[in-house]
Amino acid sequence: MLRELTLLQFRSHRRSHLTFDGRPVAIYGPNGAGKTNILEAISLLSPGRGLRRASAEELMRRAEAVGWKIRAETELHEMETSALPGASREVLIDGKAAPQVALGRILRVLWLVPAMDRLWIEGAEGRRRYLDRITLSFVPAHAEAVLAYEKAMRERNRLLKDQVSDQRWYHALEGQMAEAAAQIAANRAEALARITAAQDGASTAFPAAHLAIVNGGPEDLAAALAEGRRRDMAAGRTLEGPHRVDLEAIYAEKDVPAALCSTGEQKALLISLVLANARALAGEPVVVLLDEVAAHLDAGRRAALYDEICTLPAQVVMTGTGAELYDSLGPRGRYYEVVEHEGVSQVNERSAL
Ligand SMILES: Nc1ncnc2c1ncn2[C@@H]1O[C@H](COP(=O)(O)OP(=O)(O)OP(=O)(O)O)[C@@H](O)[C@H]1O
Repeated sequence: MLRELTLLQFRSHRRSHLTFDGRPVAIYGPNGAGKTNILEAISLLSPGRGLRRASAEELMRRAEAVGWKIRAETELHEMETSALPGASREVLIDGKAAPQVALGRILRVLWLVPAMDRLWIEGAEGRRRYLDRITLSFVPAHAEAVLAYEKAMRERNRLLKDQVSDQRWYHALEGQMAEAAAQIAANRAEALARITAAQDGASTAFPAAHLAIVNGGPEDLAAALAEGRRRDMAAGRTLEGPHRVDLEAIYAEKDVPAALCSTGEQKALLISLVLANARALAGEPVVVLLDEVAAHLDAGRRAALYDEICTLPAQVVMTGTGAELYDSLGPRGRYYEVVEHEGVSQVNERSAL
């Protein structure tokens, strides 16, 4: 469980400190105060670029531009991630340099942010990224399989672009890609199966969404890649493989694809999925970040959400503009108010509302 979080020179925060216990944390304050920046800092306690996919440079407080640091403590570990100007992000775990992927073994960070509202209607890339984030939460080693696949694919793409015709060069790379792809497919399938299982029979106010992989790619990727070399050379890149799959969600009760659902229904499906993801990870240290979710729900659904997060086997940290959004959470929650003063976010704990 996350116990302490410190943001140093991170976006609008000069030095902000939050502590956590088992209660859901509700962060409130006006637009632009720096609430989402706190969630973003927590999201960087997992591998990747966090919930805004920002570069290390963008995260640096603009006024000082001295680099940024996030420190966090769980019951068992100290984690630190930081970047100096012009440098990439670094990770320390218990004081020792570690690769980013090691973060995924300490905390499983899940999130739902307003940018995901269009997940089902925009391009497949966002859905693939979402699929891999879900998968990573169940199988931290998924990051290594994806990195291995991408490395081999980049090399193959270079050969294709350079119009290298010696077929022997391709063979070894395609073998490596096929091996990593099999692992990626198995990890993704496991993640979807566990989410489905967590939705079946759960008593929840949010509608079940059944996820399925679309365009899963050929059974024998090595053979398909060997066969597709001429086509891929014309395109200058690899056109088949796990980097091309798509993810579909079906509103189970209505048997309608999420892309055809109303805006409110799509939001409800995403809430349902993030809650199922957290339930399926029971026993692991899970943090769920909900950015501006409460504001889009009517009072009844908001109360239902709070009831669910209070029994979720995960820590929940959420944001919203007004304290009144949390009326039905009451003393079950822990509250932080964020305000901006002369360009700096100030974070203060408030007693139960
Ligand atoms: N690198 C940076 N340096 C300094 N300030 C930054 C940086 N990046 C973002 N900000 C500031 O952070 C603020 C936005 O913070 P954040 O997105 O956390 O707001 P919020 O409280 O979630 O607001 P809303 O309710 O509108 O979503 C803006 O005022 C923005 O100018």
